[in-house]
Amino acid sequence: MAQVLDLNSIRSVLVRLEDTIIFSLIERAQFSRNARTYEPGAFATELLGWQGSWLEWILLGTEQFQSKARRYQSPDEYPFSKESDLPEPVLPPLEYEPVLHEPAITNVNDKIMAFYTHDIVPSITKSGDDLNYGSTATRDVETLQAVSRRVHYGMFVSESKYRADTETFNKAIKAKDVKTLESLITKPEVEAALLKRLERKARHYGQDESQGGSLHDMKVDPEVVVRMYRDHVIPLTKQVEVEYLLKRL
Ligand SMILES: C=C(O[C@@H]1C=C(C(=O)O)C=C[C@H]1O)C(=O)O
Repeated sequence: MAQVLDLNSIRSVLVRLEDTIIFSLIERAQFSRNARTYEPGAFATELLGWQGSWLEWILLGTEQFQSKARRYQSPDEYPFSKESDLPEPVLPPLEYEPVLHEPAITNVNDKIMAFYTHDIVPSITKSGDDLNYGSTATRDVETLQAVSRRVHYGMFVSESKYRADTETFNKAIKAKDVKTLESLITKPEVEAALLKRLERKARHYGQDESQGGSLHDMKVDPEVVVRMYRDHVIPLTKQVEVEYLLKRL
C-alpha cells in the first residue's frame, strides 16, 4: 500500500508560491514591455547569432548553469529548455524517495511561456522600450520558473488524490474517462478560496501602510493576477493532474 501523501501540506506549497509569483510579477512590472525581448531574431541574433529570442537565450544560459547545480533532478523542477541542451550536474545525485510515478511526468512549460509572454507581460507592463533588456529577461525567468513550479506541483496533488482513492481513479483511468478524471480532481471550493485570497494579497502587496496609500509603481493590478490564475494557472494545473493520471498505471 503506497504511503499517504498529505494533500494539505502539498496545498501549503501552492499557497506559498502565490506570494513568490505575485512579488516576481511586481518586479517585472518595474520595466517597460520591451517587446524585443520576446521577438525571435531581434537583437539577440545581431549580437549573438542566436536564432531565438533574447529571453530564450537568457533562459537557456540560466537553466544550463542551474542544471549543473542539480536543479532538474528535483521532482518539482522542470526546464523550459530542451533536456538535451542541459549539462549533467557537477554534484552527485541525491537519493530522492520516489513520490511521483516517473512515466506519468509531464512538462507543460511551452504553454506557460505562451500565456506569460502573450497575455501576462502586456497586462502588467507599460508599453514602450526602456532598453532594460537584462533586467527584463532576468525578471521574466524568475517569474516563469515560479509559475512552472506551481503548475507542475499539480502532479504531487494528483498523486495524493490517486493514493487516497486508487480504486475510483483506476476505473476512470482504465476507461480513459477524461471527464470523470477532471471531475474527480476538481475542487471548486478550493479554487474559489484561492482566487479571493489572491486578490487580497495582490491588493495588499506594494502598499505603503505608513503613507496610507499604495506605491503605484510597486503594484500589479490584482485583477490581472486573479485572471492569470483563473484563466491559465488553475486550468493548466488541472490539465497536468489529468495528464499525469492518464499515464499513472
Ligand atoms: C491543486 C488542486 O487541484 C485542482 C486545482 C487547483 C488549483 O490549480 O489551484 C485547485 C483545486 C482543484 O480544482 C487542489 O485540489 O488543491
